[in-house]
Amino acid sequence: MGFFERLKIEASGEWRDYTEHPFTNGLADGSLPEAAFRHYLAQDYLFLVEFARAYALLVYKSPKLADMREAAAGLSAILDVEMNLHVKLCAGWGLSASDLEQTSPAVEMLAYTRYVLDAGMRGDLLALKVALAPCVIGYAEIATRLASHPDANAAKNPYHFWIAEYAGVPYQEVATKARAHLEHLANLYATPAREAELIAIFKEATRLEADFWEMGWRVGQPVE
Ligand SMILES: Cc1ncc(CO)c(N)n1
Repeated sequence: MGFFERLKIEASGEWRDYTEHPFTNGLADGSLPEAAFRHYLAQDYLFLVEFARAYALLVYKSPKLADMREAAAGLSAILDVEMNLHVKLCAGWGLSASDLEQTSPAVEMLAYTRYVLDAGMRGDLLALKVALAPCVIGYAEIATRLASHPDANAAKNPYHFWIAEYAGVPYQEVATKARAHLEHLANLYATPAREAELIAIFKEATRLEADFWEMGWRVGQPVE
């Protein structure tokens, strides 16, 4: 079994809470309240800026030039591809670049991005890759599941562009590459003595991803 599969099994409860969060099901059938999505989208812009910073840290943490090139390609993919798509998507929802820049950071966004950056600063390249795995590989897995929902591509589903972006070939390729690089690093550096540390990082990052959905989800729920 691959390293990523093992991590998912060790964190199966957290993984399920993240990948099957009600927010994701609301995207698939289009029932997610618009306010929930808009809140999520603005925070996700701030997330992507910090995510790019984490990729810059991957460059710094790379022991070998080949790892550095891989990380630098990931950084460009975020800055030049995912970020542009995100800004376009936001524009479609009436959120301009300056609206996004003026959004104040939510604690869930801060908690998650600070956790990933801290795991990378105190740890090595593998620790940082493990902290990033739920984001990169998780979104690819979630979007693939959502895309198979009968309502996912319906013109009336307001979230079909979002699903198509993450289920589409360019993003899936980024995730496949990230996963292969993670397996390569695990073969080199995941000694049995480090297993508990790496599992703990994966579980925590996965839990914080679920909290990120929950942050958006709460905004769409009626006040009791
Ligand atoms: C919170 C979050 N996790 C992962 C991704 C995928 O890049 C994203 N855009 N946002």
